[in-house]
Amino acid sequence: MSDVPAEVRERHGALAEEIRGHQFRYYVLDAPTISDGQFDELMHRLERLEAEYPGLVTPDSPTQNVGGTFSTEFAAHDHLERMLSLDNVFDTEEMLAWIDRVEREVGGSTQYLCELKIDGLAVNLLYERGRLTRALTRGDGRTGEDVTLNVRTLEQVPDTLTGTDEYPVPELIEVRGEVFFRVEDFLDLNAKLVEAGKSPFANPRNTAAGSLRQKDPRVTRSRRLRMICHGLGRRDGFEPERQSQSYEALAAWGLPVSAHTKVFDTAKEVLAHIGYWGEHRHDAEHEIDGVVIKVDQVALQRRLGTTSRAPRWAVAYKYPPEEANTKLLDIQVNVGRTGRVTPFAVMEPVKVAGSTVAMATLHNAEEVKRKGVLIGDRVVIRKAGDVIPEVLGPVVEVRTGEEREFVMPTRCPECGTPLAAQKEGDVDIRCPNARSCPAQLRERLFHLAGRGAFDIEVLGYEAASALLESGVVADEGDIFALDEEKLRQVELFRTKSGELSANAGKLLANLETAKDRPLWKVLVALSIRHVGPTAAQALAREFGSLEAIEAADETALADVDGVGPTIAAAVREWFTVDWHREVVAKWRRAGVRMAEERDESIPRILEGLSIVVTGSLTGFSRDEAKEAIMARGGKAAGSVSKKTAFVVVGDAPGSKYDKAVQLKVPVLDENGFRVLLEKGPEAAAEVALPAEGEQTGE
Ligand SMILES: NC(=O)c1ccc[n+]([C@@H]2O[C@H](COP(=O)([O-])OP(=O)(O)OC[C@H]3O[C@@H](n4cnc5c(N)ncnc54)[C@H](O)[C@@H]3O)[C@@H](O)[C@H]2O)c1
Ligand SMILES: [Zn+2]
Repeated sequence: MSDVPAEVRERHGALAEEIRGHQFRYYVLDAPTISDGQFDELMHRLERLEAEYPGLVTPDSPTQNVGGTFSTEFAAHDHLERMLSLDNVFDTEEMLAWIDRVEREVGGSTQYLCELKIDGLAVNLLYERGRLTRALTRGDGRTGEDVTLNVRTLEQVPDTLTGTDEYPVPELIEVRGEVFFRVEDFLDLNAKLVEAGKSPFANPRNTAAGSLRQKDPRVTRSRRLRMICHGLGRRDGFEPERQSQSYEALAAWGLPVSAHTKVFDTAKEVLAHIGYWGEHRHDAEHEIDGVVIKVDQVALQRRLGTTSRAPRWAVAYKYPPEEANTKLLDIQVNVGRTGRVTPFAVMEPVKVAGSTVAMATLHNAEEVKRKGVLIGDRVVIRKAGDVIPEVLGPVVEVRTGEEREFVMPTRCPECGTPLAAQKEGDVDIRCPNARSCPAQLRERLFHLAGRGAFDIEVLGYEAASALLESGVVADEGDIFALDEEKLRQVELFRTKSGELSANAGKLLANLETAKDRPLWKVLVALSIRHVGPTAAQALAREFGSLEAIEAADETALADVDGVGPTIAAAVREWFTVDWHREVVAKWRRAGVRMAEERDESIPRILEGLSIVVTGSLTGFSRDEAKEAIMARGGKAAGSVSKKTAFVVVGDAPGSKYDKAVQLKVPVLDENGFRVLLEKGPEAAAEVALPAEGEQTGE
């Protein structure tokens, strides 16, 4: 002990104190000020120090104790059997080392029970003769806080256990589990708290702890707390051979257990399971921060025993944290392709889930309010897998009073036009200057150059901005009128010596090819609200030309399979705007093809007929059937009406078949459909199936 330098001893003491402070804020106040990742980092530093100077390891070091403590707000009670924490591993190597050690100690292989590690707070339920008599938080592992009244309000926790023949209710049992809050319930609750003028929580785990540890159980009752059991303490009158078996018993008694628990024989399977859940972290109803691996056989658990803070028969494989704390520097707004104005968070860059995050969308002004974040706050952000990062909530405890509320601008930051909601009651507000707002135009140009539209490689954000700034393009209508002379006026497309750059040539070549894209891509390029590739393809297939689409009325548009009333209304509305029609006219003049190529060799024997296909055919895919109809001048409609000429019925037809029978529309099977395609409607009428009503009418 004496060989620890005073300076190191002091550093160790300060670090341990800092850790205890964070533990107090986390376990007692339910209001941590740093992220779990940052806390774990402090803990690691302490462990490294103690590894270097074993003299620093004393029984009261945070490395030797179960993290929590208990507050005087609640009555204190001892657990009948200690509640422990878990040791952690962070990678495959450490995992395999743990398995090796276990197998060495038990002298052979064993079975591994793998469970999800639920990110909540631990509670201990005492059932005596089947009645819930006490519920405690983990506290320091020996003594917990009495939260019995609060736990009784949880819907999933039974007051009385039910027994079965196989699993009669034991004399006494301590059941351990995790209380948690689902993410969506957390977001809902925060919005309500903010609305009521109260402080929001920083993340779901704090919310669970804060909601359970309430002086007034009525508050707990109003919160959507959930629980999953994951262990036993003292038990009298129940001796499971395996931990997995004890979960069967818990379920039989009416307690909530996880649906994701699995037992494996080999390290390989355990690793595969860990890998699987690493990829599917968000498939469970709760947040998970890892997988817990336990030796399943209770006799072996006994043999392995425990340390002062954790069992030696279980370990937690921790995934990288998905939450981090950082400073919210500002909230700015972005103007999108359709003019929608979206506030977004600008943050001090922070590493989370493998990438650096500095921005996150806040969707709309309402959402900023619901989250209760102020500019200047420390905030908790979450980056779940491939999902875009999200601001969860503010760390209210560290506010200085310097923070300020975000005010949604009333004018477009790019063009100064007063912003407005499109319809009354819309939460989104928009810049109404659709035609020439630089932000919207830039986005539209970028969009029309995309793969799903004209596919103009050279036209990225940089080129779009350059074309707009130089004024050679006033709106997207001008894009196909670009030529060498115009591009020479754009700095980006000039070489240092004033020549046209290679990219300029490429852009012009790109534009030339783009004039010949299929009709649906032209439709996508127009940036009509709601018209994505699927709707565009349906419209193109049905109408064959932009002219026909423009001429079609709303009902005809809505009737197309894959279109519907919302898209139909958006298309009609789009064509009522003068400058929109002007864009189409300019493109047409520039030689953009705005019609499907037609196969003239097929006779148009179905001209004017509306035909509905329902169920699956063996010789045609759905699209092939539609194309065959349209190639002959017919209309492939989505719904059956009196105007429908034929309904073609394949396997497993839906309600459209019933409708046809009801409206007495002739029904064709697949053979009848072939007759229709080859010989026309008269021949088909002769092979139409007898309607059911007629058969029984005789
Ligand atoms: N941000 C902060 O200021 C701060 C402060 C203290 C602790 N913490 C965080 O708390 C954690 C460390 O604390 P800890 O000792 O409570 O525990 P832990 O999270 O490392 O693991 C032990 C706990 O896991 C829980 N658990 C969840 N699912 C389980 C399952 N299927 N089987 C068994 N147990 C399961 C149990 O309640 C158990 O007590 C770390 O993540 C740490 O970052 C953060
Ligand atoms: Zn604008």
